[in-house]
Amino acid sequence: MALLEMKNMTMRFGGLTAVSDFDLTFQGGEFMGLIGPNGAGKTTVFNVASGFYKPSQGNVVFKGKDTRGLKPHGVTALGVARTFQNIRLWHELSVLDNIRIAQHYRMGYNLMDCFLRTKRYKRAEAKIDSIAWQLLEQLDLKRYAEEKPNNLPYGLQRRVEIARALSVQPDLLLLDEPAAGLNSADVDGLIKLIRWIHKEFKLTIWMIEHQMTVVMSLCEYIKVIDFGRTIAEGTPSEIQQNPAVIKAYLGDSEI
Ligand SMILES: Nc1ncnc2c1ncn2[C@@H]1O[C@H](COP(=O)(O)OP(=O)(O)OP(=O)(O)O)[C@@H](O)[C@H]1O
Repeated sequence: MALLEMKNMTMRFGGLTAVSDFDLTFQGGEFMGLIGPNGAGKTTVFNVASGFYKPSQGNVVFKGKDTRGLKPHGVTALGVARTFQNIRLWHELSVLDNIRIAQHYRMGYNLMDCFLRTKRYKRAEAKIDSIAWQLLEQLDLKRYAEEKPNNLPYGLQRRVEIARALSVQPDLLLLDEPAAGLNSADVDGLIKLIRWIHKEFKLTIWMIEHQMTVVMSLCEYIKVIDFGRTIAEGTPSEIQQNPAVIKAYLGDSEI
């Protein structure tokens, strides 16, 4: 069974077709890139894959389950986690609590358990704590556990966001422009971190990214969309030489 299958996925917003007939299959373990010029429909594809949007047409099946009727937390519970183009952390909470709170969907206790501090509550909380601390350790964030994300440099905030996504122990991690806003030293660190995560957590990673050094050094396979349509797919070197891709990025005059 495929991990994720999108077939003929189309997403319209009123009269605007943001994505047309998008197809994709993950068997598991891949590192795939999704690129294209601004407004091509990349984030829309991620929003459909993660349950933020219900597609206007087509199928989206994750681990054999149709996810089209699910809310984002339902899709997360199945094993899809994501980060956002503009970092979305809870800035009034500590780094540790940002990572703890992301796991709430699987706490498995109710308000009464919480009120009475039942065994079930204590067991679930201990597990959440242990996952959060382990990730802080693995992603070298332990010393910032009690900090508010706002007080951290942007590169570390990205790292916290990735730790939070990993805390739900996903099978598929969607990274939406992880290098956006980072300086070149941070970008080098990010490339190493993401490569390590892919190997260590044995995840399938799907990444949108505008910085070609990041895309070309991490992705095994790349899909390119323009005006919502898939215009090319292939390995990084195939994509770099593809005339349709060059045209989409540079326009006719530059070829
Ligand atoms: N919720 C929405 N309502 C209306 N239009 C939308 C919505 N979300 C996206 N769009 C439109 O769909 C198109 C694709 O947008 P999308 O954000 O998916 O592109 P993108 O490839 O991720 O762009 P970028 O690289 O600039 O982030 C754009 O024309 C955008 O304005």
